[in-house]
Amino acid sequence: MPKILVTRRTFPEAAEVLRASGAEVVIWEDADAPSHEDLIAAVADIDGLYAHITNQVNAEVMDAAPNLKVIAEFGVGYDNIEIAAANERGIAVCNTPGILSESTADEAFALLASMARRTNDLPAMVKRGEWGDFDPLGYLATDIHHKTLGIVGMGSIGSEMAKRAAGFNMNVLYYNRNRRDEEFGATYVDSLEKILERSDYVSLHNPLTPETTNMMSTDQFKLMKKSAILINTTRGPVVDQDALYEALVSGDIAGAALDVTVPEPIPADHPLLTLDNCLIMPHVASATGDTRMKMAMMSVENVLAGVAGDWPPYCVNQTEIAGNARIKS
Ligand SMILES: NC(=O)C1=CN([C@@H]2O[C@H](COP(=O)(O)OP(=O)(O)OC[C@H]3O[C@@H](n4cnc5c(N)ncnc54)[C@H](O)[C@@H]3O)[C@@H](O)[C@H]2O)C=CC1
Ligand SMILES: O=C(O)C(=O)CO
Repeated sequence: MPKILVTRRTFPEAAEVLRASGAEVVIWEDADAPSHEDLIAAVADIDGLYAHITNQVNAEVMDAAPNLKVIAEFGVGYDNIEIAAANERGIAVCNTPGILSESTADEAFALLASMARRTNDLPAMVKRGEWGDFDPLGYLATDIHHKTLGIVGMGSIGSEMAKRAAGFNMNVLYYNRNRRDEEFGATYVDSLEKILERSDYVSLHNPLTPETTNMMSTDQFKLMKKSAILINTTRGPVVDQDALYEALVSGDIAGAALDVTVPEPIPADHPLLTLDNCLIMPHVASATGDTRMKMAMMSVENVLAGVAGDWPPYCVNQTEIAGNARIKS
């Protein structure tokens, strides 16, 4: 009987499908995610790992799990998994692409709109009882329509962001690692520098990789318009947060809205939290009930296929491990 570890609580429907498969299923029900040491201790005899962003699934974890055949990440980003180590060991790594793109783009666009139209700071002013008489020059916001949105990373979520921007009559530019053939209603720009210089809003949708770590730092903020707003719903380390703080305080850029930070959760005394022009959400871009349920079911599908010896439907390293996959041995 294969054994599966699920490292956070999940939907009852997902747990039921896992248990109905006949596998032994262990679900980490504690309020807090397992520490790295807890994870290493818990994987000793598992065949399948249903993992979350809070787990650093590195070579050490994999070596503690000699039977491990498949890692199913609950999410599309899998930067928390040491993919080279999984490839070396023939462990299949899977994710949940596509199904969360619309919810994530909805949140990214909501962040853009909130910063533009000041639903991030003005309601607090009203609650403090500081709403003064009508003032033609007071509480001015920034338009969304006919402004330029720069999308960095034109993949599944970036393309959903482009659709939302089109509905708001925005001009859309995109920069991607490689130019895309598809028609996104967006104009390709061939460098990060150029898209930063031209955009009123910059929204990041590229994955976190060694190349994109601190991709947005002092030099990049200085290229942006002083009126520009940054939206980050990808991963915290893509933005150099100290440089962002300086850029927001010095006025190099006008504002930032972040769904992701370093670390997560961000400490309550972090300097970014003192700024009115910075809006921070607790990594919830995919967090609608419907989407999270679909992600759970996709993770279940992936882990069950792997422990049964089949290729998981959303395997990201099938080509790399074709010759040494543990699910086939
Ligand atoms: N905040 C949240 O709750 C969520 C965050 N995410 C993040 O969003 C990321 C993107 O997700 P998807 O759109 O589904 O991925 P995707 O793989 O469909 O798209 C990523 C795009 O970025 C491009 N890219 C890669 N490296 C680049 C670089 N150095 N410069 C410019 N472009 C580059 C790729 O060519 C690709 O077109 C995930 O990796 C994850 O980190 C995803 C879902 C929810
Ligand atoms: O899918 C991801 O990459 C997330 O961050 C959570 O949905």
